[in-house]
Amino acid sequence: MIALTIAGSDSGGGAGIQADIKTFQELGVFGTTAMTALTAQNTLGVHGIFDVTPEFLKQQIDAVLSDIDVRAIKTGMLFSAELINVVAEGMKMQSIPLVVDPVMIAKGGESLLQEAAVEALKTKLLPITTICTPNIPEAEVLTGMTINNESDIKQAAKKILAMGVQYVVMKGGHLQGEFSKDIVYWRGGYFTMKTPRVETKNTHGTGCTFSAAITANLAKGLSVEEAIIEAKKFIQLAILTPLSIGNGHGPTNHFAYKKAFGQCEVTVHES
Ligand SMILES: Nc1ncnc2c1ncn2[C@@H]1O[C@H](COP(=O)(O)OP(=O)(O)O)[C@@H](O)[C@H]1O
Ligand SMILES: Cc1ncc(COP(=O)(O)O)c(N)n1
Repeated sequence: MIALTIAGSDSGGGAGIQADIKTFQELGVFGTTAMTALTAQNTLGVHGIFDVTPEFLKQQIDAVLSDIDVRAIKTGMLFSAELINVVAEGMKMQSIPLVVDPVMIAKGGESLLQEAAVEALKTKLLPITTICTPNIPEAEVLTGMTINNESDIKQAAKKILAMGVQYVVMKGGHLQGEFSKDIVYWRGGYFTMKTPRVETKNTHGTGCTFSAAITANLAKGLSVEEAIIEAKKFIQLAILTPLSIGNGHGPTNHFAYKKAFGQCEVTVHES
């Protein structure tokens, strides 16, 4: 079972490629990587970005896919339109399930995607995406809408599906309320997943970890629905038992899922 992550490096270890590989490993999946950018980053913020050339990103993707039997792919920080074009071209050549976490802004507020790259994301990558996992601010940028309530979330999801995505997971981490609720839409319906919201400042890399868990579960052969629900358990347990690292938004705990296996309930409502 092998997965590929195409994303940026987080020197602080809580998000990006590092979060992805830790998550793959915990779920028993062998991780391969294609790095889009290095970030000088810690729990307090992003201090610098050094992106790779489009040619070198292509070389990494080609090297992995020409030799290794990858069963699922995810993208994280893609940074520029040029890098997105390379990823989209590379993905067109194969039919491996693709999870796109449309990373735009780090928790500290720094931009991880150039403004000019949003159009490439929408027109080149989303049409070939199996599962897209926007948080609310990302869904607002993708759709040009303001999202305030569940009816807005549904409308935004429809717009994102119309861009060619097969499933969209609208993540509710940025909303308020007793539960952290994510809603999964596809053309035929939707289901909601609820877990108790955890009061914590340690949410660095939650989106990366969640989408990496979905990808690992797909690589293991789970159905799309099972892959997403199991990933919700993984991220809930990781948020519930944070690691005390750094002085800012600390990382989640990737070790928690295996230790507490079977101890997390996700309430699922099908529609
Ligand atoms: N405080 C929290 N308590 C429980 N779950 C959370 C919390 N914050 C985020 N999540 C969950 O973590 C996952 C990632 O969501 P989110 O934090 O919105 O993504 P991002 O890192 O892209 O901003 C989602 O499943 C969301 O519901
Ligand atoms: C390299 C990299 N990729 C992604 C994120 C987003 O993670 P978060 O939204 O939790 O800050 C990040 N901070 N750094």
